Formats: sequence, C-alpha cells, structure tokens
Amino acid sequence: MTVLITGGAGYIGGHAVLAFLDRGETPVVLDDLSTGSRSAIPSEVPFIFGDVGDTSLLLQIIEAHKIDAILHFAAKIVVPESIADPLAYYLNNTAKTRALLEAAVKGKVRYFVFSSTAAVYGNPNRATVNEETVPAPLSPYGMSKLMSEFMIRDVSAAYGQKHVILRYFNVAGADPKGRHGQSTANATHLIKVAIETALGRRPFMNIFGNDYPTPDGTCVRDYVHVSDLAYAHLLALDQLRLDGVSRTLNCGYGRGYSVREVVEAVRRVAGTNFEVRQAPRRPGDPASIIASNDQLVRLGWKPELHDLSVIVQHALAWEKSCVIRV
Ligand SMILES: O=c1ccn([C@@H]2O[C@H](COP(=O)(O)OP(=O)(O)O[C@H]3O[C@H](CO)[C@@H](O)[C@H](O)[C@H]3O)[C@@H](O)[C@H]2O)c(=O)[nH]1
Repeated sequence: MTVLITGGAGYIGGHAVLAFLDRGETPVVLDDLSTGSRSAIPSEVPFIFGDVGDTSLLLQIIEAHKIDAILHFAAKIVVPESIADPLAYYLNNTAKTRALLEAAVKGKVRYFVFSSTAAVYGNPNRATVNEETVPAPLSPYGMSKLMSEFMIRDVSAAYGQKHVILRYFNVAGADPKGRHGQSTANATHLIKVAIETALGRRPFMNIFGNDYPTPDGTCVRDYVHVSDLAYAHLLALDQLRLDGVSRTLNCGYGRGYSVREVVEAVRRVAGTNFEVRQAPRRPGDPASIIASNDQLVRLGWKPELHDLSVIVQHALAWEKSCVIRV
C-alpha cells in the first residue's frame, strides 16, 4: 500500500509527507513546484515533477508505485486571486481534479483524500458550521473546491472508490521540529503576513475591514495548526481503509479569533509592536467562520497544538529560520 501525495512540496502537503515519515511510511510525491520547493521534500521520498492534470503520467505513477491511496493537496488557495482570475482556479482546482480522478479510476486506486476548504460554506449565518450546513461559496476559490467535492462523490458512487473530503479552516503554524513551514513568496495569509511585519520584512500590515458584525468588527476565523491537520489526514485515511465509509469532515478547532486578536497574539509572541493600518474590506471575505468538528473528534482526532500562541510561535520560528537558509 503506497500513498501518492499531490502537492507534497507545498505547505500542507509537505507536513503530510512528514506525518507519514514520522510513523515509518514513505509516500510518493507529485508536484509541479509552481509554489512548492524541491528542498522541502526529504531525500528518501520518491519525487516526480509533473502536473496533476496529466492523466497518462498519473497512470504511470500509480502502476510503478502500486498506489492505493491519493491525497490530493495540489491547488491554488488565495481567495482574492480567485476573484481576479477565476478561470485559473477552475482549471487548476476543478478541471485538473477531474483529470486526476480519471487516472485514479483507470488505475483502480481505492482511496481518495481531498483537501477542501471552509470557503465552501461562504458566509454562514450561524456561530459554527457542521458538515450538513448548505454550502454557498463567496469566491471562485470556494466554488472550485465545491465542484471538486461533487465530482469526487459522483465518482465514488459510480466506480466504487472511497473518499474522505477534509474541509480545512484557516491553516497556520509550522512543523514543531522546524523541518517545514509556509513558503516565503507572496504571502497573503494573516498569520504569515503579521509575522513578516513583526520581523521587519514589511513596513506595515493592513487589517481588511473593521465594520463586520463581529465583537471587534474584524473577521473571525478558526485557525488550525498545520501539524494537527496533517495528522487528521492519517487518521481519516486509516479509518477509510478500515471501514470503507466515505466521509466529509470539517477540520478546525471549533473556536474563533478575530483579525485583531491574531495581530495582538503575534505582537505578544514576537515581542514587538509593529504598525497596523486599517484598510477597506477584502472582497470574498466572510465575517466569521468557525468549525463544528464533532465528526472528526468522534473518529479520534486529538489535536495537541491548538493554542494560538503555539501556532504563532511555530510560524515565527520557521520564518526566522528561513533567513538562515537563504
Ligand atoms: O494582511 C492581511 C491578511 C488577511 N487579513 C484578514 O484575515 C482574515 C483571514 O484571511 P486569510 O489568512 O487570507 O485567510 P482566508 O481568506 O480566510 O482563507 C483561508 O482560509 C480558507 C478556509 O476558510 C482556506 O481554505 C484558504 O485557503 C485560505 O486562504 C480575513 O478576514 C482577511 O481579510 C487581514 O486583515 N490582513
């Protein structure tokens, strides 16, 4: 049984690679290195440079490595970018997932684990969302992932493949042992941007919107540590292999922090008071989105890194180490 990880040179996929290695399994990685880095992949891991939309390449990989499960991380993930360039998102996240599914079906891959997102829920009018909450994406990014979810369910129903769809909330942090973290190029995510500002790599940062219907007027998100998330994939795949039941699972901690609270946490952990400017709302941002994670917890998920200070500490340590690497 070998696992193929698409996007394994990237941020979340790279942490999944480490999670497998840490329990003595060696996955195979496929990545086009468009955002990921070759150096992120440990040398013992077989690496194939290529495109997830290349069905014939995928078939060769499936056969050569006897792949029984695909974990599909490779995707574009920036909400505002998806609004500016939706076709890139429907190609990369939707059309290429279809091509990958075709290869998986032809290659008789039994299990498919998909990186979906809380962005499928849009702007839910409730404190927390569970997996039955009706999806209503606000952005092409969320829609591109939701369309893939529909394809995956249809493929399972028609061809007998089994799947897990993991809907990630806001992923942040870095490997506690310092082996991997978020890449430095063109960061847009809040914790990453705040840390770069704290380290003086940006002169200031913006808070997008202060008139949302939230306690302090800034957006609320459920920040989940990337290593806890990586572990959720192993758990979900183990369960899938055990009982063959396809599932859709929220992956968040069930508690939210506002943008201001995150900025304060970064100031506290970094010990510096960087400049923050108020900016207009960013298109596509829901006011508040927090997971109900009962289903994942029932499967046995025991997150250990849920403290926001720990998430920031690990992200900060990674960011500092990146300068040493350059
Ligand atoms: O410099 C910044 C960056 C972000 N924000 C705000 O911080 C919040 C979080 O933004 P960000 O970190 O960019 O994440 P989201 O746009 O919420 O989306 C993330 O969270 C989704 C799940 O909800 C994931 O699936 C996506 O991949 C990921 O981009 C939002 O209110 C942003 O407006 C700022 O105020 N200033």
